[in-house]
Amino acid sequence: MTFTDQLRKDNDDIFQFILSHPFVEGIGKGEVPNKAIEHYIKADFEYLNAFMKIYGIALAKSTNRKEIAYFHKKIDFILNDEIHPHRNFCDYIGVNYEELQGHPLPPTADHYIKHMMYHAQMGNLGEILGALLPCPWTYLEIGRELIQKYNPSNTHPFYPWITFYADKSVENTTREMCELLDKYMDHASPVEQLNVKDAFRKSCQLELQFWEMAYNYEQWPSKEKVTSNE
Ligand SMILES: Cc1ncc(CN)c(N)n1
Repeated sequence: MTFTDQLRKDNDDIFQFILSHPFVEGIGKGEVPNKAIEHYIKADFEYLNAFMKIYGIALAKSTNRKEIAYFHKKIDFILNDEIHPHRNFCDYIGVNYEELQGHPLPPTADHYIKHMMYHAQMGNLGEILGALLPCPWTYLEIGRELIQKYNPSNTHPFYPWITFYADKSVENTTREMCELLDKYMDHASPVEQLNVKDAFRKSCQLELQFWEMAYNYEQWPSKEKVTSNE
């Protein structure tokens, strides 16, 4: 079993929680509250901005052209392709994409970004990959699961979102990232292995909490927020 196969196995509990989360199920059923989608897009636009910057740090820590090419290609993918699932959500709620950009981060998104940034700044390339990998991997599995469970037609409101994440390009991103990480782990010390495992699990847990954050409209506590349900 490869290192990343073992990671997947050890974190199956969190993957299953993600696949059965009401936001994710709602995408499959074609019914998600508008407010949850709006909250998700506001946070995810900033999350993906941070993700590209972390790819940039990973690129700076690359040791060969294969790795440089990978991170370069993936920044382009987020910039030019991953806007499509966001636009699908915006069309569904009838809100202009630009209106949902540049908003402050809710606690979970803030934590997730800082968690990845910590490993990017403090760790080696293996540790960065461990923190980044749950992002494409959990979405690939969500896309596949929703296709299998709901078999959406092209009239389904979230057909573009579901098919985007179930597509070959996200499969390739995940497979190539697994291969890079497995290669890196061939020479990792036991302490480095533990750090990667910890970074990966926390990112899986934060993926789950990110759905929860959007679904429950999570906000920082303040005088108004703790005294009202608005
Ligand atoms: C939080 C989060 N995780 C993963 C993805 C898929 N790249 C995303 N758009 N947002």
